Amino acid sequence: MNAIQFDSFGLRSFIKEHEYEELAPQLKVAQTLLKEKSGAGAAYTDWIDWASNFDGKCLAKIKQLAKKVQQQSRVLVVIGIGGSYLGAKMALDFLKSPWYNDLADDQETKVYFAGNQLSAMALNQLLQVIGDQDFSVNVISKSGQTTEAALAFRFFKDELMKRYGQDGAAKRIIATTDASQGTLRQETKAASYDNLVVPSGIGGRFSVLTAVGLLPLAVAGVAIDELLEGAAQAEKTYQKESFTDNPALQYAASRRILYDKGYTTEILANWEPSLQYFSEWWKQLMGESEGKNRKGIYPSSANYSTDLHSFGQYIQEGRRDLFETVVRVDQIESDLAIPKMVGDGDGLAYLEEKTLEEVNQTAADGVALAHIDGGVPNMAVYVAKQDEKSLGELIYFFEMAVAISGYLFAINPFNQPGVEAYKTAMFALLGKPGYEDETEKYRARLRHKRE
Ligand SMILES: O=P(O)(O)OC[C@H]1O[C@H](O)[C@H](O)[C@@H](O)[C@@H]1O
Repeated sequence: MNAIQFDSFGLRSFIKEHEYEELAPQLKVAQTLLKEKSGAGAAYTDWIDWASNFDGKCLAKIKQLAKKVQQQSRVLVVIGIGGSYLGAKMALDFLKSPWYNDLADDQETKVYFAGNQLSAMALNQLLQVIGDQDFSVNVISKSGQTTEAALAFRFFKDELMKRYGQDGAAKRIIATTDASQGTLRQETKAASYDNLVVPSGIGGRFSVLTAVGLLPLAVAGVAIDELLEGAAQAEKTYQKESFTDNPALQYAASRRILYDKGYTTEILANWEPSLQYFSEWWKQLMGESEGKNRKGIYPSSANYSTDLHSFGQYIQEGRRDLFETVVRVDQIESDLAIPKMVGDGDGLAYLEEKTLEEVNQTAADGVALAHIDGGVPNMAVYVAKQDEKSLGELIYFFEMAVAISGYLFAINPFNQPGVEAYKTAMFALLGKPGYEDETEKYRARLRHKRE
């Protein structure tokens, strides 16, 4: 049984049946390119059958290292950015809680994330939060040379060395990186760090179900076997050729038809704060995969009902180039009966027979209808519950959909050439060796910036 259901009820007034039929031949081509590994970027499609073929030795090593961290430290600092950060963060929030670290008892190891920006203040504050608690570090970088991660690693390595000496520090570091390339792999070999491999055939944003996401999650006590099992089962559903039996195809096709009608921004919405980072993970997945050659749907997100009191006005009545995909959870872990009171001083007596979750679900239904009436096409992805199997399936659903979507756009969904532009400018301005020719040009452009 599938843990997720795709509901396109809110598209009825925006897409006609024949439009799906007209897109069918292109969908077939996209599926074939993926299946036969003959499309652009095919070298990065190992995620397609990854979970069902997961290497038992690698799984055992992840569990063994997780145990070592749990025994050694009260805190694990996970250093990484983009695909080397967002998957573990979203899964931790989704499966445990955004308050996981506050709720952790003495037996549990807290998990903090670093190296996902360049803020000195944030780094200082994290060091303050860690205080004198014992900590280990999992530095994650596929390329092994991303500036944000490498710099944060330097700070935490320095702190580890001060506390535990050079050898003691090395015993508290786990490096997750490419098997042979990059400076992090070289350092790992030289210093004999414990290490795990980021598979070369899986890009960062598709890597949550590799050692990249699995080690931090195992340290937090997540059942990583079940996460993989959910994704392995999902392979069967979302690789199906039949449009009616494959919701990932339906979602990909709907997005594409909407885009052609001028709906160029997608809002991934949720009704649970523990799904906020799911949207952040999804934004990288969609944005880096589709946004190239001056094409692609702009990925944005909304957290309800919070944002209804913020930019909800825009969604209801602003420019009509938006569509909405709402991730909804069918069965939440803990509901609350609304407290009964004498009288009706706060005007809420009419809700006394309901639970808070019923109010939340009803609000979600109401908002969907209001947005449809306001001209915002609406899709929903219902998740059975926030458990490992469901999340494994949800991850695979979106990965498959964006891969299909990329081929519908006739772009390579698995590269990200545009990300280099900011790096070139930053490295030139910082005076990195090798960028000498560019340094003066960039500095000259900034000279009059504040005049
Ligand atoms: O894992 P890393 O090599 O450090 O890369 C981290 C991230 O940064 C890059 O700039 C890419 O655009 C992302 O796709 C990647 O996930």
